[in-house]
Amino acid sequence: MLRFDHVTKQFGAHKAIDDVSFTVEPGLITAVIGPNGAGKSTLVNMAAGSYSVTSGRILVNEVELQTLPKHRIAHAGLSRTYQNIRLFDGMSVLQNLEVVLVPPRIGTLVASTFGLTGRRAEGERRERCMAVLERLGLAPFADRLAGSLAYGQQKLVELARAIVNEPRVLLLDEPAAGLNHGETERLKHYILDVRTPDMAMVLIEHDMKLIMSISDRIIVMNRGTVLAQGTGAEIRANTAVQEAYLGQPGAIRDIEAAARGRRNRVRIRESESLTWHQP
Ligand SMILES: Nc1ncnc2c1ncn2[C@@H]1O[C@H](COP(=O)(O)OP(=O)(O)OP(=O)(O)O)[C@@H](O)[C@H]1O
Repeated sequence: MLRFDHVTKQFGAHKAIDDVSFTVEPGLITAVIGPNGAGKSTLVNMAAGSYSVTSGRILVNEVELQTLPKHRIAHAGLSRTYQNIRLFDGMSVLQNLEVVLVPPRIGTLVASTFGLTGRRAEGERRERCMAVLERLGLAPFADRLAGSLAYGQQKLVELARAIVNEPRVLLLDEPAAGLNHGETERLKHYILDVRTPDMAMVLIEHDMKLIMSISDRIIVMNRGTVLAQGTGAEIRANTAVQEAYLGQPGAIRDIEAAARGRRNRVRIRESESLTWHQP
């Protein structure tokens, strides 16, 4: 479970996150949505240790993340992907997973004590990474340089790398950004496939169709605060959210209606990029 407890983040005089509290439950996909600059990535960056927390606490199963050095956060069970792909382009796809694999602590101790490091440990690591690649349909690309893959495949490698340590909390920062329809559908399939009852998943996205089709809960951020939270149906019915989206009640319903109607394809594109109304 991931918990934000009265979290505030200040950049100089600017309060990017203002006293935000919410909980992300295991087994669920929780989407965090909101206009550009609402503070979504800042939440992820604080949880992952990339940004300090000005005040408040971020906890994974009651372990306070901000008390840990950044490299220990993966050990605490949190893993993330980035808005902009951050693979090691010059390494193979397999190596991209191997370098982030956290060794089991007891296993490592026993292995080093009895001199079992080396080929066996390496073989086990490789097997574990290959199993993840197979699960995401990436096994045929294992030996290819990550930088040589198509953009959509690289996004999937990011997902593979994020789950290789079997995290308790998985933060996906705009995984569908830049993907075409077919790639987004494939991503959706894999996101649903990799979730487990023990994993709390946070999905930051602008693609409303994807959000509404896979999220169990939605948290709507606006100007550094939580504007609303609930199920998709609750969020759709929330007047404050409707007013924030495109500045008129019924806007989300309109987006969905547009998504269903072929004749409105141009409008779908505009709507799905989420033009937010800022009063
Ligand atoms: N490193 C930083 N230094 C200064 N201000 C920052 C920094 N990172 C984010 N901000 C500010 O914090 C606010 C929230 O930004 P954030 O990137 O979290 O928004 P977002 O909701 O993720 O937006 P987007 O959808 O565009 O990614 C913005 O006003 C942004 O300018």
